[in-house]
Amino acid sequence: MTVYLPIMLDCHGQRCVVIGGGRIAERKVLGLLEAGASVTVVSPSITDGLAKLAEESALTWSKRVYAPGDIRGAFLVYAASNDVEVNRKVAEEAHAYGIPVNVASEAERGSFITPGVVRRGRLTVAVSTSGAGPGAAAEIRGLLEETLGEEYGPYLEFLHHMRTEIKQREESHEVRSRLLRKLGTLDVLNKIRQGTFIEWSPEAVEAWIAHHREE
Ligand SMILES: C[C@@]1(CC(=O)O)c2cc3[nH]c(cc4nc(cc5[nH]c(cc(n2)[C@H]1CCC(=O)O)[C@@](C)(CC(=O)O)[C@@H]5CCC(=O)O)C(CC(=O)O)=C4CCC(=O)O)c(CCC(=O)O)c3CC(=O)O
Ligand SMILES: NC(=O)C1=CN([C@@H]2O[C@H](COP(=O)(O)OP(=O)(O)OC[C@H]3O[C@@H](n4cnc5c(N)ncnc54)[C@H](O)[C@@H]3O)[C@@H](O)[C@H]2O)C=CC1
Repeated sequence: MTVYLPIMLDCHGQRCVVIGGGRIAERKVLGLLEAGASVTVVSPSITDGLAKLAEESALTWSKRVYAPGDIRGAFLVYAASNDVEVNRKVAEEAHAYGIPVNVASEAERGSFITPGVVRRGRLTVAVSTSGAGPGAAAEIRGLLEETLGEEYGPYLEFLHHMRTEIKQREESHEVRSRLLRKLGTLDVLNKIRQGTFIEWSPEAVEAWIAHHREE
């Protein structure tokens, strides 16, 4: 069994190439665009959804079959055509260039697989069954979507803001680490859930930091 390493990859502005333009390619492209990647699709035909994105210049469409060299210099590659042989060639080329590649038809020929994803603002939860049951991964993703409410979005905005303020103000490692740990004990998530959370003013942030600095 392959034990995959989960990582969070910054793809912003990176050229990512998707070979194929069907339903599966579209799913991979939407994930890439959400992560801010610069997407090129190589495929003689594409779905209506992808065509709309191409019209809006949200992606680049090379309207032709895959040719060697298409993926040169890419950050990530997705082999998502319905031709197994083509996907194999794409994978071989990517391996030769040392580019990470996802193979939709035969996961084991690629170097990474795509998880199901739940997002709540800055929170990302990724679900993988290591390829054992993609449908099960989708189901588990659905369960998590029911469990993880929208309150995580504003909660993580709050944490991000507070952590940034603390890191900017506090030079001392000891004080910083005390304040950051203290932050984790606040009952903010529940308050947001119950609708009783009131946004902290700059003065309230200042006062909280001053109060807990010397503890
Ligand atoms: C290995 C992997 C490679 C990769 O694509 O990266 C892969 C491979 C294959 N999927 C197949 C089938 C289906 N895949 C889905 C759905 C999803 N598949 C996704 C990922 C992955 N699919 C990777 C492993 C993920 C993991 O488990 O860790 C998700 C999570 C993410 C995404 O695609 O963005 C997304 C859910 C998104 C969501 O809703 O959350 C459904 C259900 C549906 O379409 O609704 C079915 C039909 C039901 C079933 O078969 O279970 C087939 C058979 C194809 C054939 O018939 O030939 C293969 C080929 C093979 O098994 O080798
Ligand atoms: N990973 C996953 O979640 C799943 C993967 N699959 C696999 O993904 C493959 C694609 O599935 P769909 O998108 O539903 O197929 P599809 O038939 O809707 O689309 C295939 C696309 O590949 C393009 N294509 C064909 N030959 C090409 C070439 N030489 N160069 C570039 N593009 C080419 C076609 O123009 C078309 O846009 C399936 O054959 C299956 O093996 C299927 C279901 C789920």
